Amino acid sequence: MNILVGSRNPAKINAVQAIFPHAKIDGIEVASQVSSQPFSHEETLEGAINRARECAQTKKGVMGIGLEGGVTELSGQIYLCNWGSLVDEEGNEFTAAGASIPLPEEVANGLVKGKELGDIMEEYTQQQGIRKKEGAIGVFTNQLVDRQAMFSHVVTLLKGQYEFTQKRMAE
Ligand SMILES: O=P(O)(O)OP(=O)(O)OP(=O)(O)OC[C@H]1O[C@@H](n2cnc3c(O)ncnc32)[C@H](O)[C@@H]1O
Repeated sequence: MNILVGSRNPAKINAVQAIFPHAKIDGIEVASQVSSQPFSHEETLEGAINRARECAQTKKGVMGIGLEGGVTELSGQIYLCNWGSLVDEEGNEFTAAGASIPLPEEVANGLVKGKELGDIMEEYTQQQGIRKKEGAIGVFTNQLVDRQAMFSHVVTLLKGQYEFTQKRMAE
């Protein structure tokens, strides 16, 4: 099985490798075609789908996976939101959402002012490249769920739906 992941972010590529251990996996740069800081479930989902579609269209016989991180406003708070999309070799599309937790007010304030979460988290933690490592979800869950683990769950949900469809078609 050949899988193209629409990102070079190791947190995303390693999540796919963990769930598809026997697949040949490559990460490629694609256009999410949404803003660099998606600000709703819809926009984050759209980014994931666009990434997966572009990957699947790059080569025949490959599966495309897109993973997108964003934020969304809910009941007066800003939440992390995460989405994934899988487009299989036949063009069937699957989607799944990831974990969502509220962000502290000081982080949310920066987002409302138009800053990107990745930049805010670097300032907040005084560390570089947080989005490629534990991510905001790792920081604010005391490292119990890091970005790779969170995206691994999304990829598991995608793989499960794909396998269910394959099984049904074989019956
Ligand atoms: O290289 P790509 O695949 O684009 O990975 P990314 O982390 O930069 O991009 P995403 O599209 O997943 O996320 C959109 C923005 O939100 C930021 N972001 C999302 N989730 C995050 C997290 O858990 N921790 C830190 N930054 C996050 C990220 O840095 C981007 O600015």
